[in-house]
Amino acid sequence: MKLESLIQAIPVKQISGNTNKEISGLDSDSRNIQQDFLFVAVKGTAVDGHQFIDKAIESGATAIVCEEMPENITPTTTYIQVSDSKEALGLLASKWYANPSRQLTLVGVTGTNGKTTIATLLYEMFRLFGEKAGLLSTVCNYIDEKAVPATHTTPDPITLNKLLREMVDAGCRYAFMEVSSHSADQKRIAGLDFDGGIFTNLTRDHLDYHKTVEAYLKAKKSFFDHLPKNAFALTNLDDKSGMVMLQNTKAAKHTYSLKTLADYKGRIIESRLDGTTLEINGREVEVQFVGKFNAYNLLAVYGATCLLGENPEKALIKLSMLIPVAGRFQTIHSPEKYTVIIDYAHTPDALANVLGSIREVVGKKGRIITVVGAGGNRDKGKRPIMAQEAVKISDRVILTSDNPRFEEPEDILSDMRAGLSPQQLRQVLSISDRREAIKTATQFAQPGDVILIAGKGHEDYQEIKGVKYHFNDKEEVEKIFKEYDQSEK
Ligand SMILES: CC(=O)N[C@H]1[C@@H](OP(=O)(O)OP(=O)(O)OC[C@H]2O[C@@H](n3ccc(=O)[nH]c3=O)[C@H](O)[C@@H]2O)O[C@H](CO)[C@@H](O)[C@@H]1O[C@H](C)C(=O)N[C@@H](C)C(=O)N[C@H](CCC(=O)O)C(=O)O
Ligand SMILES: Nc1ncnc2c1ncn2[C@@H]1O[C@H](COP(=O)(O)OP(=O)(O)OP(=O)(O)O)[C@@H](O)[C@H]1O
Ligand SMILES: N[C@H](CCC[C@H](N)C(=O)O)C(=O)O
Ligand SMILES: [Mg+2]
Repeated sequence: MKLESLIQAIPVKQISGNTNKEISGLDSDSRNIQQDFLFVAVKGTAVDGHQFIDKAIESGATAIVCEEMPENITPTTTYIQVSDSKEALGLLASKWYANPSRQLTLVGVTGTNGKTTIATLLYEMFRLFGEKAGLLSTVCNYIDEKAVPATHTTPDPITLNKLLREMVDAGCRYAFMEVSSHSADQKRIAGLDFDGGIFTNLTRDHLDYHKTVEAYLKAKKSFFDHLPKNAFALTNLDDKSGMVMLQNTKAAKHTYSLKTLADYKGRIIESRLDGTTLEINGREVEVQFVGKFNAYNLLAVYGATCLLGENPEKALIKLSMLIPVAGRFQTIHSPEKYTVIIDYAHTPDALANVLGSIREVVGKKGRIITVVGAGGNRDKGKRPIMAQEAVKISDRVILTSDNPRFEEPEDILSDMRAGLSPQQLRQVLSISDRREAIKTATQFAQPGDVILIAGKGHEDYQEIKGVKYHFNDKEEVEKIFKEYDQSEK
């Protein structure tokens, strides 16, 4: 593509050099630059990309987009100065891939918890309607049926637009994506043409990155602030940040709630370990999901499906056909008649919700044994609160390792234990080896009990000192059940 055509997508402050040249690709990482590439210098969280301008030119870059003009200018290179190169990167990536988001009905989901669940269920829902769709999520990306491994919840703008382009080329009409707070803050979504936005909830998370809850809220809100007039903005009326999100949006405002009058009003009629009977806008529906938080997720899915023009009656029928997403309240029944639930709850709020939902169903008939840890090199403040939430509702808690990353597992465990009183500590075991911790929980369990294994959900690795070792909670449980089966024979 011609450079002069490419940069029509961005607000330019100043240009030095010739724009009548052919560009063969673009990247914001100097290590990926090839001959005739455009390099976008971005100020990151660890380093300033402006440092790598010379390196990019050495690797073949013939054009540079930057916020500050370098002191030494190479005569054959074109420099384009902008006020915000993160935003420019998003806009350029969209233009490079011929604005695929404009050819798709694109819906973004943001909030602390529930993004993967809602985005995945919307993808499944529209496939049940016979549509071709794409999905960008924490667990996996999909181009129609083709799985593309995910590295981020929301990919960088180049990967993102490339995937959207592949969706268009594969004949997809719809795309559903998670919008993480990091991606909104880093403007990875700049330039995307959204047709709808969904807000789930806001509780503490990622404070290691955003520093304050206000900054975290602002990042999420910026997604709605940028939605166009013809899009819908669907929010959770029962979350205290629900209406704040929509304060400055131009999009059409819609609401869902389990508590008050809303466009999509739900009520839980009965909760069981194998599903829930729900009432939505006066109609009853059986769903294969457990817990109040999933009732919220399903209301959002139903609401968005209707807002995208599908028939409400048919949407309700399809809602009852949907099944849980990998590692999100996934239940496995043991040969010894207890239940194991694998869930990705890795925040205090998610843990409280999951445990609350389990207690609602189990009552006093069974005990709850919780296996949980907290990730290393991430928000430390959540550790003691997570331990507290686990102990509050469980009968027994086994604290264990999650992804320790570069921290010592024992240090993380002691941060968690610091949230507990001496009396609470009596119902808690600390077993840093996650495999051992899971095994111990199964040894405690009696018929009717529920074991919750929280924090890693679908993850198939444990990250220790920079190395990802294969590890999957569900596989570990299945191995134990198999051993039990064999010892019975
Ligand atoms: C903290 C964070 O979010 N970092 C993201 C960010 O990188 P950064 O700002 O740290 O980049 P940097 O290392 O400071 O470098 C600045 C610039 O210099 C460039 N550079 C750097 C080195 C070099 O030799 N040459 C060069 O050109 C880099 O390519 C970059 O453009 O921008 C990169 C490109 O988009 C992301 O890949 C990277 O994600 C890192 C790997 C990450 O782990 N992010 C996590 C925290 C994240 O984004 N998580 C959310 C989900 C959270 C959730 O809700 O659960 C997600 O959306 O996945
Ligand atoms: N609507 C909800 N409200 C509160 N908790 C929820 C909700 N939906 C899911 N959860 C809990 O949060 C966990 C993560 O759910 P999910 O993966 O859908 O969220 P996410 O927003 O994509 O998370 P991440 O930011 O880590 O990608 C689930 O395993 C469950 O415990
Ligand atoms: N996207 C989340 C995932 C955390 C999952 C947990 N298993 C951990 O490793 O901390 C984060 O980056 O905080
Ligand atoms: Mg997610």
